[in-house]
Amino acid sequence: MSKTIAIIGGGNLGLSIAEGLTAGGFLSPGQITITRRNTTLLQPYQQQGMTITSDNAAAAAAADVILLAVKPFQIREVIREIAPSLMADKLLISVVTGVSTQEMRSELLEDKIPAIFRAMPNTAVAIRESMTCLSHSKAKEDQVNWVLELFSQVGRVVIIDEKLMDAATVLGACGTAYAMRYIRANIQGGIEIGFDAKTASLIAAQTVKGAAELLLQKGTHPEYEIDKVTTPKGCTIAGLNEMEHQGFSSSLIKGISASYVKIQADK
Ligand SMILES: NC(=O)C1=CN([C@@H]2O[C@H](COP(=O)(O)OP(=O)(O)OC[C@H]3O[C@@H](n4cnc5c(N)ncnc54)[C@H](O)[C@@H]3O)[C@@H](O)[C@H]2O)C=CC1
Ligand SMILES: O=C(O)[C@@H]1CCC=N1
Repeated sequence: MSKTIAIIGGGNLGLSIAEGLTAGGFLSPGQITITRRNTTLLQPYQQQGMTITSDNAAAAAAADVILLAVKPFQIREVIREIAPSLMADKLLISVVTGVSTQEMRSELLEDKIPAIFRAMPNTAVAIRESMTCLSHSKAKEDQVNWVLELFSQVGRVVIIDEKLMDAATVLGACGTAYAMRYIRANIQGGIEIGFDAKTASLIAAQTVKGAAELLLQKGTHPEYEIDKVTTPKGCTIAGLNEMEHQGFSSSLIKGISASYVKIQADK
């Protein structure tokens, strides 16, 4: 069934999702409304046929699906603004970090509570290669299927329990930044052993992409793939062991835990 969607908060993530949905043909530009307080920056999207407005309540009233993509400190004000426009048969999807379904529900009017989804994509949504973790509350099967279909337009999707949503934020969304640091360190090392920056960047990024694809396409365990690279007494195991002596895996695990603790502390 074809639905209209209002993206409340046309920033990095909101605009990337709008682009991904139209690029894949899942929605036509005419089915999408994007809001932002200053709509000047949304002009290119209007030229593509999307509706742009600063009126959140009107956008929410006119749409079947409302996707909240504002910063965490802005969500309560926005929910209060759109609450009268919601209906029980609409879908509310939030990509906002750290704000629970329960908190959203408490801002809504008792007789107008829609099915609520939380989604945690990452910035690779811009090239339709996101990993999106999804949870839902009181949604019907056809609504779940529609939202699954929506996020599969911009990458891979997995349904998780809402209590894992903070963990999903760390592993799936912050994870993009961790991966970038890993690649950057490879580039720095690559330059030290002789490559120019451009060549080192290409080699580092494509090597990481290939390694990830091996796991995704073959479903193997990383250590199984590592065994294939490590010749006894060879250079790979020498490098890997030195990395571990320096705390490589431990530093990543501690970093992931620190991000998680920070989300909990900010609540
Ligand atoms: N950047 C990331 O990797 C990820 C971010 N998130 C979450 O997604 C949300 C959005 O993140 P970004 O797109 O990076 O932020 P952003 O700051 O780029 O976008 C937020 C947009 O909302 C607009 N806005 C603010 N108040 C508004 C209002 N009252 N009405 C309409 N629009 C309003 C802002 O002008 C801005 O364009 C955040 O809650 C973030 O935690 C989730 C997953 C990944
Ligand atoms: O660091 C942050 O606040 C957000 C959460 C997910 C990605 N970035």
